[in-house]
Amino acid sequence: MLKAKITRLSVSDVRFPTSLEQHGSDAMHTDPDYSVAYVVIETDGGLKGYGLTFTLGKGTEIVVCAVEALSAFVVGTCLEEIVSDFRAFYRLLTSDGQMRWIGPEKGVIQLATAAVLNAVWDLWARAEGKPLWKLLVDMDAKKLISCIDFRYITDALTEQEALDILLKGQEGKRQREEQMLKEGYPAYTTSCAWIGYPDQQLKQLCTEALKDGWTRFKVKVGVDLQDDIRRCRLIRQIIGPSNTLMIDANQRWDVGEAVTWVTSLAEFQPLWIEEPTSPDDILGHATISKALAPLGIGVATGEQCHNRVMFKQLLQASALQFVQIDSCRLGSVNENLAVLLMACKFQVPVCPHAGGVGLCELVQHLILFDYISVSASLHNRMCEYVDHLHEHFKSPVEIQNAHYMPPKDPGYSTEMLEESVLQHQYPQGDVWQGHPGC
Ligand SMILES: C[C@H](O)[C@@H](O)[C@@H](O)[C@H](O)C(=O)O
Ligand SMILES: [Mg+2]
Repeated sequence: MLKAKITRLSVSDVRFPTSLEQHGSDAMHTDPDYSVAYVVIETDGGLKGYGLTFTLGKGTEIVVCAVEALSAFVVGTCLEEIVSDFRAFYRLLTSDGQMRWIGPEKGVIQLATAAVLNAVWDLWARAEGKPLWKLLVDMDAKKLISCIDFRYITDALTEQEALDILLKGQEGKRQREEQMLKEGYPAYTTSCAWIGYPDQQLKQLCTEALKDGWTRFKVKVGVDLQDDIRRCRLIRQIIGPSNTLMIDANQRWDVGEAVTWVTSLAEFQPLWIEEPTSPDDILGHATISKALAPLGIGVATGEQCHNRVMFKQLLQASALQFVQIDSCRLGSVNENLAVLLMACKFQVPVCPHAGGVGLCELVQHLILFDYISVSASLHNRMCEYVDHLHEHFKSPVEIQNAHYMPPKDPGYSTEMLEESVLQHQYPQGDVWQGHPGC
């Protein structure tokens, strides 16, 4: 299987009209149409790999272009060649002498890298007949390290330190794997309180979620302080004092404004404020973290943190208290491994970003690996869950009692139903016929 040659890469622009009902809306993305650049790689042995990156509506066509530009690196190689030196292959994609100019390792080209490499990881896991998390958990530590590009992060984490973390993680690994298979990984929900939802909907969704066993809830904030106070009060009243509340501003504020605004919401005892300001402002995040620490509120960020170098600086500057890795924003599993290992060294909990289209399906693999092989801790840790669009996946996430149950099917849970892809392809899919703007 590993010797199979990659003969073709195709990419589709797949969009869902989620903005119609305000699903996914936040202070900065008020009309998100959840979308993916969806990649399929074919091999001469018949095995296929599926990959995607999450985007919003119009942005998708640009990501599709970037994936097409990268496809030449993949077609004609074989899986064995790629995984025998995955670090080199990652660099090939991210360091091309001409294309790196539009990155490097950031923005559209990095999203495209994620889509392509997610398909390669899916192919690898399928070739080994394992779900991706299990492929990672069973992989020899040196082999795992060989997938990571350490360039630019050795001042924070050396290869030897990374190896030591993985070797330490061997202790108790089997028990943790069994525990995950039995109990699953703890999750929180964002589905109840998108910014465009009216109070009545918020109340109803929150009440239902509580009944379904959810204990941790995230609320969108940042447009109007009085609205935020009202919404947070409402949710606190419904969930009670002992359940967990998080707030997310999606980069709405300046640094000083963030501190004042969040201080006004402190009475609702949020565990964290997520993306208070520009995702690129490391020192700004550090200032906010310092100011909010006495209130017991941490800073969470990462869904738009585009590479390991940014995470390195956020960690070095004590600018975040929760690391939100993203399976499609960072350069696939390779770069996520680097961030998980750095977070472990800096002892900052990882609470992945999920939701969108397929992000829950993908990131569950990474956080399972993190618990079983790296962090060995569940303290202050949980993975985001959003209850949209799972029905379009061949192996959708399974949530039991607010926990992610480890996927069993081989691969990275990235394959979408053919019918769903056809119907939602933009602009020709049935869903988009007669839709305004199409
Ligand atoms: C546009 C999206 O729905 C975002 O609002 C969403 O990813 C969010 O920031 C989250 O944390 O889930
Ligand atoms: Mg967020």
